[in-house]
Amino acid sequence: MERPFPPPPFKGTSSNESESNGATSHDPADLIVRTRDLTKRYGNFLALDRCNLEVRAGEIFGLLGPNGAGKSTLIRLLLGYLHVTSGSCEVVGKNPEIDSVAVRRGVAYLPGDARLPRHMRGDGLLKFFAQMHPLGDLKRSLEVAERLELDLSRRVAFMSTGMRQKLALAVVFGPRTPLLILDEPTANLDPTVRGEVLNLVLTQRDEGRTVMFSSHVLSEIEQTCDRVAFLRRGELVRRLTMQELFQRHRVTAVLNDEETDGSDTDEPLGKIPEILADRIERVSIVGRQVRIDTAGDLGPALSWLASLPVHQVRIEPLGLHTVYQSVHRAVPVAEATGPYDSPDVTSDQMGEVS
Ligand SMILES: Nc1ncnc2c1ncn2[C@@H]1O[C@H](COP(=O)(O)OP(=O)(O)OP(=O)(O)O)[C@@H](O)[C@H]1O
Repeated sequence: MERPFPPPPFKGTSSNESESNGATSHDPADLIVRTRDLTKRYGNFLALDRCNLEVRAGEIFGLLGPNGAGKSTLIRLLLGYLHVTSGSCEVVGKNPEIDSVAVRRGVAYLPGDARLPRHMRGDGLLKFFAQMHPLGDLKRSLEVAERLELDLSRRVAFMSTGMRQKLALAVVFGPRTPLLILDEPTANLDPTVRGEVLNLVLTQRDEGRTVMFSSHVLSEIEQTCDRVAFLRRGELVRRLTMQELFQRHRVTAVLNDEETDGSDTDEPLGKIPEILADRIERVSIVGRQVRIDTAGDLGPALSWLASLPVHQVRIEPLGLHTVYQSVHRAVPVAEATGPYDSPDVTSDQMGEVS
């Protein structure tokens, strides 16, 4: 049974955030989540510090950050499970401090540590939750359980951790709420099921719903999200659209022997045409290898390379991993290293917002 629940318009002042760097500057009516200087202290401990965040209706929004960064705190504030220390937030058009029931009616929430009644069997539990939620839809929950290949005849107490996660997901994907907030939805799942859950997330967007989710698996965020925000020690330190991310590439070219003298240099901008200077963020030449980091259109860099005696070319996306590492360690992207090659671009070139 389908009962439409359109996202109510957000009634507030227009955003003063800039359009660039993943920040939004959309019609406030499009916003399904908005926080203004949202702050949470646990005693003297500052867990969330003046967080300004906007999530647009219909997007998949990723929340990233190392352990203890404040992701769950932010999510719990949005749902009214925690009291705000200062600042404010509005979710599906309601203030969770004032009307948390209305917020939870419009949001399907998967907690990071979903605890389910141990004595219940899977099928009974889905029925129970479908009856509890005003937008509950048992058929949808059963479909999700089937898709995730979950045996619903077992009691929760006898389910594995991954099976319980599947059951919690079947509960959450049931009601057709305008907003889904998922705290690490793929935790404890095997790779096949993870893929299935990501497909489910994408399907929600196709149905016009908004999904906000946290994850430590960067490839999942890359595959699904439209925008991401990075939290570090309670601070929202960066926002990025996936479009911005996917426009960043590293081009590595190996030149023919006779064109290089074997010396290493790191001052290539003088050697490349003026027109490329604003598109190429960094070039380094080591021996016969030229490495170029670009943002935006690859054409000019490739045209320039085509004028050189190139022997081999490799093009790779710079990827979320590099940005994440720079945020995590609070170092410029140039110094972030990891399993991928580290780029030489600086953090302000990657969309710093604060
Ligand atoms: N009830 C609490 N009382 C005191 N400190 C808390 C409480 N809940 C969370 N914290 C602290 O607040 C900080 C943020 O915690 P939070 O759970 O929001 O982080 P997180 O980003 O969700 O982490 P993880 O990725 O590990 O789930 C942590 O330092 C945590 O220890």
